Amino acid sequence: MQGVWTPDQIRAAERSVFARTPEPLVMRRAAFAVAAHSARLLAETTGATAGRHVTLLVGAGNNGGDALWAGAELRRRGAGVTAVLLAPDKAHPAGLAALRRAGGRVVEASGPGADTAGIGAAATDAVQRADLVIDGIVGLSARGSLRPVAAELVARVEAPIVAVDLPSGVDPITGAVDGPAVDADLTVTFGGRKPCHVLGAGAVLSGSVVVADIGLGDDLPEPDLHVLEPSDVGAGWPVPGASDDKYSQGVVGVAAGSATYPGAAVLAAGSAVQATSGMVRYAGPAADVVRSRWPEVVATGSVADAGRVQSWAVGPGIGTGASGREVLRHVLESGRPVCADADSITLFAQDPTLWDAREPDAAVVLTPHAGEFERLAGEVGPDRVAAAREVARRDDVVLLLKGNTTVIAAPDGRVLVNPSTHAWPATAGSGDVLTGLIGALLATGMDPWLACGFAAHAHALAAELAALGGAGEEAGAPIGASALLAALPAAIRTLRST
Ligand SMILES: NC(=O)C1=CN([C@@H]2O[C@H](COP(=O)(O)OP(=O)(O)OC[C@H]3O[C@@H](n4cnc5c(N)ncnc54)[C@H](O)[C@@H]3O)[C@@H](O)[C@H]2O)[C@@H](O)CC1
Ligand SMILES: Nc1ncnc2c1ncn2[C@@H]1O[C@H](COP(=O)(O)OP(=O)(O)O)[C@@H](O)[C@H]1O
Ligand SMILES: [K+]
Repeated sequence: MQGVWTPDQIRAAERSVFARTPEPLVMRRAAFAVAAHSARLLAETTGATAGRHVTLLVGAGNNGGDALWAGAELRRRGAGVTAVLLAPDKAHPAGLAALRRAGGRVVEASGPGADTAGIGAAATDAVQRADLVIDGIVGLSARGSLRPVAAELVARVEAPIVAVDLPSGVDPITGAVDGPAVDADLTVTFGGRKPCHVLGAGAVLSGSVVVADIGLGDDLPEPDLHVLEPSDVGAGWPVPGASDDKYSQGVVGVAAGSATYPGAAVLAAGSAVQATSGMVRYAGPAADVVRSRWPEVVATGSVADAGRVQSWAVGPGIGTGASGREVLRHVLESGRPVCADADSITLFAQDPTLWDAREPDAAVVLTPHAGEFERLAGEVGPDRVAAAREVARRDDVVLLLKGNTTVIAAPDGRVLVNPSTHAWPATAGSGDVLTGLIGALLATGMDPWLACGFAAHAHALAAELAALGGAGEEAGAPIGASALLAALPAAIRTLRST
């Protein structure tokens, strides 16, 4: 599992480091990493570092200082380096001096010969001639999007961009963007990932992220967020052992679908069938359809006569009327862990007294999309982590907030983030597949928070594999939820092989 630390946590750790190691030395360590990764990228894209041209976009703070020191190092490696200063009076003095000593050129963003956008001729030339651009405009202390001159310069860049710490213009805490921002090929960050590298637009605009060691090590506290690695999911995915039978691995009950929406039942039950090897029971009006599509499912007409289960997946297609409410009440009273999705969420929003049916010790997972979340607790807003955390605490649930980045908050404040590099799961019925997956993992006794993380991971990978139509393809084609469902075994195999 990878950790993600907030800017405040990183700053506090930095302060402890500065007590042992002088600040300028820490900054030079950071800058050296930026230079090394920039040199590697230059060599990959142009075949060399020496003789190539690197342009630094330098803002007012230490982020600009990192860029200037990195420029000095690249100069020593034979690159031509020009710094474009966005705030000439505030550029980091030691960094600036170092770049000048190394033979770097320094120009002002709004220097002589400024065009109608306010950009000087030398700055325009430096940006357009660059083989590589280093974004040192703003870092951890960033507020808001790029200001007009910086935005205009960035818009003129055609070369690959290496962001120092984070792509400028992205909110460090939420990853949100509300105006122009840098779209980096590579981000070199220090000490640990920050939320903007895994959340929202920031996850995409960061490009690939490398974490450089600047000696924060033991000074970092428990991470604020966690990201599962494919190998974590693969190693922990429940598979049968020699002494297992169909009951020992957990039986999941699926209460989904209706005469009007039998598809939700087929998708949720099918996903539970493929997620784990134990047993799936289905209870509801779509029993015949489920049985004919998944003969291994033990199907009955109602939750009351479903038989014993170790968890319930409830909600998709059950409706928001009296019968849906009774189904939800029944599974809550069972004392088993419950994954409540879709109509269940609307039912909770309509009738909070449903919570009274819950056994206090049984975990409840809620899996809203933004619209369902709004019914529960108002608009999600730009800080999706804070929103998910608040409802998880308030309702004592594991809250999985769907979207391109899935955020999973536990009642104790732990948060898992599942950033996505694609949007193939955005198709009708794909949420029903996720519900079945979570339900099946809950039945094995897995920690509900982790179960959600595993399910979200496998779900996104299955969608990607389905869209790509097999290994080695680069361009995908749109898929439906049935194709996502069919790709689940391949996704689990892929994860278990990593
Ligand atoms: N503290 C340290 O010694 C270390 C810090 N490091 C670097 O220092 C950075 C943080 O430095 P600072 O705290 O000086 O802050 P920044 O470099 O992030 O920037 C602060 C300055 O930018 C201005 N600013 C904020 N938002 C802006 C926007 N949208 N457009 C234009 N200007 C904006 C602020 O008014 C302020 O003047 C980190 O991101 C990292 O790159 C690294 O060198 C590692 C060690
Ligand atoms: N833009 C997106 N990128 C990646 N995943 C997405 C995107 N939009 C939705 N998803 C995922 O697709 C699934 C959709 O679920 P849901 O909204 O419940 O759909 P439905 O009710 O039609 O099944 C969720 O797992 C969600 O996280
Ligand atoms: K930056």
